[in-house]
Amino acid sequence: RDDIDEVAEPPGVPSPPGSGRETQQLIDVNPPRGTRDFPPEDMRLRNWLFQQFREVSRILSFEEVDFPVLESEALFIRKAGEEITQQLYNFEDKGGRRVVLRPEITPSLARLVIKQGKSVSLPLKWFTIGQCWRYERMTRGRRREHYQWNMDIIGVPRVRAEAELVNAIVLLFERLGITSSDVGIRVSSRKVLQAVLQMYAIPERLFAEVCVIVDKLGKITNEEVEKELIIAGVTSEAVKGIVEVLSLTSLDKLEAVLGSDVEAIADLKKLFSLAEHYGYSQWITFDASIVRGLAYYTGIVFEAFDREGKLRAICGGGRYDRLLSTFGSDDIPACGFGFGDAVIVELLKEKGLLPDLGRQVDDIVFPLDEELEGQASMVASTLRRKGHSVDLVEEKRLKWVFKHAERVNASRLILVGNSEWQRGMVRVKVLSTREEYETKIDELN
Ligand SMILES: CC(=O)Nc1cnc2ccccc2c1
Repeated sequence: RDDIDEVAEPPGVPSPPGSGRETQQLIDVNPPRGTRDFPPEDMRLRNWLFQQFREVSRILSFEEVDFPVLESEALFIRKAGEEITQQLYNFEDKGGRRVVLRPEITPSLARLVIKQGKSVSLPLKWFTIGQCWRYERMTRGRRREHYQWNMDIIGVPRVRAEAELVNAIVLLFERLGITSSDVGIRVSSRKVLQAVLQMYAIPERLFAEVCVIVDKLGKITNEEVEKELIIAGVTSEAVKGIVEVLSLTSLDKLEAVLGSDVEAIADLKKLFSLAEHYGYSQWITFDASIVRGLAYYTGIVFEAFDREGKLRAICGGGRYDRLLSTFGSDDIPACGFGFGDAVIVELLKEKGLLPDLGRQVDDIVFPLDEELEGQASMVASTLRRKGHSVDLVEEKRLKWVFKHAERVNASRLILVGNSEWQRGMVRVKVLSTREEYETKIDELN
């Protein structure tokens, strides 16, 4: 079996309870394959990154939404051969329902838009940060979960929506200290491929499947892509036409091949002109080979990449004007992107841009004698009611407490001692200035 997951080791045979010989074998302390724990240091980095996502969402005036990680499997059954639908983390629940751990966010968002239907006025600008799952054969050792920041604009048919989304992505990079010489955003439109398929009279119904195959360009060999296209029913002359057009990186050359009345060209020209006004032209570049790997995109698509070419796409998205109608709703134009939590961290590491996030505690309260534990509790509680983060420490030597104070970046050390207490006082050490003084408890703030 190529999935070592399925053949787990038999657990150690525990001694019978009450035998006094219980020698519980240590449980496996690792999280399930392909998943991660977030100990404090990693959690601080994750919270910092997600706070940046939230800040940019606020600045673009998007509203936060959320959905269950568990979804009906039906939401993700698509026939275009996408990797994401072939790796569904799916199962049958105890009620016999076919469910999945969601592999992406967009279908849930579409479902909620339809559910809210008439009760929300368009346009909607929604964002969420959510965990997504895939069931990968572990032979590839890739992760089975990641967190994605999603931004979607619902109900805006014009290219303004894509321009707003690119603005969000550029703002995020700028906030992290990443420049347009580190990262670029490749932009194209699936209407290019649509036009080429029409030129060769390839049936519309093959469009999504062809996009998913063409997205593999650069990941598998051209021969392999061409073979998959032929198998999908694309004629060999159409394959040649596709490969030729998708290698174009100038809008003018594209116009020369497709003619000037193609929607794709008008859309892209509009986007590049808006980019000038947003001031982010230097971030975006036309690249006809960009199609993205999700079946439901219908128009402009984009993905951010590191210009050194070391990493996978940092984020990606596009227009998906037909997704809601495939769920039986009226057609509602939509576009959005997903921004994963993994590649961006690799990029920040590469660029030396990871923030140094230490702990931060306001006050350490330490009773110098153990019979002062009650008094120390009162001091800590008083300070906490004032909103101070207080670390109440006891049973330690003073030397350890000083080192601990440094480790947690405490601002002050509050020592509760007998003699001071007799006079209703505590001793305060300000760690930054080494200043030391006594103060009345109720004057502590
Ligand atoms: C680099 C990485 O962790 N990628 C990743 C990890 N887990 C996923 C889970 C679902 C869909 C896409 C996923 C993508």
